[in-house]
Amino acid sequence: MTQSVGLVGWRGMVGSVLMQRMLDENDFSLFQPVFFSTSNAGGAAPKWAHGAGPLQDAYDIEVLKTLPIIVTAQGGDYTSAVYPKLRAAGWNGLWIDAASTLRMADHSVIVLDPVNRNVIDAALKRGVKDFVGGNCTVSCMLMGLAGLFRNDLVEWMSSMTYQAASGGGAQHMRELLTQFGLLNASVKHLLDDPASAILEIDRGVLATQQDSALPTDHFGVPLGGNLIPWIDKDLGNGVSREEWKAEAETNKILGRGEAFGTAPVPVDGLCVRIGAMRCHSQALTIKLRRDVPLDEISDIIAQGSQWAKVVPNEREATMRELTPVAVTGTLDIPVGRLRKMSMGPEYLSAFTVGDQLLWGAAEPLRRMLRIALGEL
Ligand SMILES: NC(=O)C1=CN([C@@H]2O[C@H](COP(=O)(O)OP(=O)(O)OC[C@H]3O[C@@H](n4cnc5c(N)ncnc54)[C@H](OP(=O)(O)O)[C@@H]3O)[C@@H](O)[C@H]2O)C=CC1
Ligand SMILES: N[C@@H](CC(=O)OP(=O)(O)O)C(=O)O
Repeated sequence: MTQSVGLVGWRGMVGSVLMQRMLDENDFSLFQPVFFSTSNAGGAAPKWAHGAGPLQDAYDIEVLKTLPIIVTAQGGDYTSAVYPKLRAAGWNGLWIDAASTLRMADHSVIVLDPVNRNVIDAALKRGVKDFVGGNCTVSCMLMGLAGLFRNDLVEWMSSMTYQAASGGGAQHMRELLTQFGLLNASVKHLLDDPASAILEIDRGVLATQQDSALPTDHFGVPLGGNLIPWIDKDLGNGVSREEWKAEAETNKILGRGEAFGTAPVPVDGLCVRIGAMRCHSQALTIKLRRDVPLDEISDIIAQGSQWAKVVPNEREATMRELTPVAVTGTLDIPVGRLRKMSMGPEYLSAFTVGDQLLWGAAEPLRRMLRIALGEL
């Protein structure tokens, strides 16, 4: 008999990408889905889920308790509200979650199986029940650089990120596009006139960006034609929470650091929001433990996972293959701009791009469910 799996958050942005991937990979043939809702209990299950019963109340602990596995992309508030009650009620099932709430808990594992299948398998063996997807920037970076970490070549790393609007959620993507539209409209008459002065266009755009009527409810300031060098909470020590995650989560995913009795790999940098739609990019400075020739480094990265793709460090290839537009909607993680830096032969420069809704959010959860079902 196929197991039942509870699905919470399936119609949100991450949840929709997750459902699409599950459909693409025929995952629904492996389990009986039970769909939940926080807003529409009793409503109809999604049309494509043939034979699924009505939506269950996502806050009903008694119903949730009946499921051996729950997958949630509903968000951190939901996890905070429901997870403790469910465990307190004696539920002993597997909790697979996209939210950051439980990521650093002692009882959880951050899942990214092409990188840390050994950590996941060991955890399952010792009875760990909580499996959480990693931060999108961290997961995409590790999917690109898995080979370097597996060969223990990274002494430390600095990452400068270029994070897409989707990291904030669907409303943030809409706001960005609305801003772009308004900026364009405000100078359209000048753009249409080839003889108009570019500085007049520039002044017009700036006036619109600085106009309090421009919608900025979600980002707080304009993102269209701008950037925001702060993501997530202010930790009060000059570090943003997004920046803090880089070292904390990278090491936990790799099974390194104090909790594992080893020295952590230092990872630090600046996280910046830019006006891309759903791909996070990062410029990396990597201090290698030793001088490794560049062709060997390329091979190690390319062999790190089937999704890591080395892009030749040439202008044409870079412009064609190493951009958010080229990567969006694919599972590929291109790694390019590979070269030794002027600081010395152990200093490696790299640039990588990943779809933050795929490897950054949905894909690790989908694969964790397959692992739990014994199908991966
Ligand atoms: N956004 C991202 O890039 C990443 C997000 N995550 C995590 O995933 C979680 C979910 O994020 P995200 O998918 O962006 O959240 P969304 O806001 O898109 O969806 C969350 C929930 O909002 C409800 N909802 C209300 N109105 C709508 C609507 N019009 N359309 C769809 N859903 C609606 C749905 O719940 P219901 O059906 O019950 O009403 C849905 O499950 C968060 O915890 C986040 O931390 C993790 C990695 C990356
Ligand atoms: N904070 C990420 C998105 C995200 O949801 O991250 P996390 O899952 O670590 O909260 C971003 O804004 O790009």
